[in-house]
Amino acid sequence: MPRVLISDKLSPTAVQIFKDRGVDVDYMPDLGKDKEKLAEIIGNYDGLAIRSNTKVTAKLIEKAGALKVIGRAGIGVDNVDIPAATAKGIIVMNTPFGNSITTAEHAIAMMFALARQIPEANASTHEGKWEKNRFMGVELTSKTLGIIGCGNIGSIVAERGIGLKMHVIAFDPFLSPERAVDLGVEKVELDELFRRSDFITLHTPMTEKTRNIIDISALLKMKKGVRIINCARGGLIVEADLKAALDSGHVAGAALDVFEIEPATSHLLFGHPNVVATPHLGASTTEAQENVALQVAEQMCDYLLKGAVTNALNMPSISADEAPRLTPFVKLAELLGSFAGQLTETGIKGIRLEYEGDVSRMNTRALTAAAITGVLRPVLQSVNMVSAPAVAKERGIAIEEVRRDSAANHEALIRLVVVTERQERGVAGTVFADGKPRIVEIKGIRMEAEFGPSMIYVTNEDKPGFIGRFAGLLGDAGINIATFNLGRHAQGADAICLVEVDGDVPAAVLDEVSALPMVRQAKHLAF
Ligand SMILES: NC(=O)C1=CN([C@@H]2O[C@H](COP(=O)(O)OP(=O)(O)OC[C@H]3O[C@@H](n4cnc5c(N)ncnc54)[C@H](O)[C@@H]3O)[C@@H](O)[C@H]2O)C=CC1
Ligand SMILES: O=C(O)CCC(=O)C(=O)O
Repeated sequence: MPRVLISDKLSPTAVQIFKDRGVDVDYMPDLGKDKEKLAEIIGNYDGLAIRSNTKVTAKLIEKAGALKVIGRAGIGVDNVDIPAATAKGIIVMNTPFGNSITTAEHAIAMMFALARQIPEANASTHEGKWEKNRFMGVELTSKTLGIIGCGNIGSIVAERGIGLKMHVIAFDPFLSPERAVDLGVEKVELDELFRRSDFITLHTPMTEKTRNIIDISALLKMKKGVRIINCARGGLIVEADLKAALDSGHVAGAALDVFEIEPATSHLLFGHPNVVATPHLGASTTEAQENVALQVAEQMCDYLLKGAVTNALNMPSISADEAPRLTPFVKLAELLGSFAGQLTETGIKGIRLEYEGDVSRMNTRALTAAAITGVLRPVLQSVNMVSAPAVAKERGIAIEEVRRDSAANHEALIRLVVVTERQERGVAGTVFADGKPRIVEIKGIRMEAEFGPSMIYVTNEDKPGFIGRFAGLLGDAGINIATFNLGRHAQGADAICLVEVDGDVPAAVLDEVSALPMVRQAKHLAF
């Protein structure tokens, strides 16, 4: 009988479902706070069900010899080291919609609390002070609400904001103009949002792009008297910068549900008269906790008892029969998507998948889902193979599949083309007999390259001297080249260079590469 550990507080519904379905379950709601004890016993379990208190680090995963699945009863998975779990073959699943309404409602409640100073007024009234003149609020009607991250939760906040007669503007690189129109929000750039908003609310995942998205330079671009709400993740705001802006009066108030370090039992913003704080309560309603507990328990049981995969962040939904043949192509599709996604900086209108040769007769639905996941993952941390096609549809990204019986130079080939307002960018790959995915074509230029964890992509003019200067720059920066791959349209024409390097590439080095006279674009890619 599989054994599951629940190490955070979950509704009793989850425990009951595990028991009813014949899974042995240990419920230890405070264990997430005790790293040592958790590390001691994790080796005994096939499944781990968590919320946000348990930090599933690479170190913990090292000790989890039998673990097959981690189930996050909630949305954000920034407390799980997904690459470490993937490397150990552990599936990570979440419940992407179960607490969205509840969290959006909390953001709206925080906005009202700020506008009318309800927590302060409540405390003062309980003290018997009756300070009627002290608490002068502001109306929400006709004010501009700026939403950063207009996904599931941000969209619900937008609908509620519109219902409150606010003018809603949104910054989200993946919000299509059509979706913005459907929602009734005005899609704007980030600086414009900062400049125009009376209230700003954050609803992005925590990624390398969103970390510190509100720092002192962002705060200074905002209107004097702006009010900020954060019910997403603490690290999105530089807390010391926010304190300075609150102290100076530039920011009139901040309502924070999340903090850079949690649990936050002491904090530089605690006690500030213009700060409303809650202890990561965004998802804490009876309804949301029932939803996520039920979903996570059912999903984990389905996987442990039947091998069925739902809402996995690191694993495609594939039946047992087709798995051996399909899996390397799923990996290829996701890597091609990730390659194109990392190179795409403007709104995506469409993604076209061309399946040629053997692969055209496989389960292309799973392959397309993997490819879309790869394209979206750089900005949508929680997207997975199940949700990716729906997310793309919702965002107005047209998905097209083309199948051809044979491939010109390979037995099987996948070509992924991303269509943006400005251009179409295609990348193609295959799987060789060794089972490894390879890139064989970029923007119509033939080449052959393996994917590596850290790569530099350069487009350049095919002129003498480029390779020497490029390699010299990397050498001078102490960056070791692992593989070096070149391709060009024709002598002296457009060329592409794809280099795998050991370790990271500092931005300054990329700037130097970009400044080489024959270089058009240089970008670091991580796989
Ligand atoms: N306080 C709480 O208890 C809860 C917090 N959350 C947090 O809320 C976050 C959002 O959740 P959902 O709306 O369900 O996720 P989602 O994935 O549906 O939406 C996130 C949106 O952020 C956008 N985005 C990504 N990078 C961006 C960037 N650099 N700038 C602007 N927008 C960007 C994406 O395009 C997407 O539309 C979660 O990742 C989680 O961290 C979620 C549930 C409860
Ligand atoms: O489980 C919780 O209380 C936190 C929920 C959350 O932050 C999430 O779902 O991302």
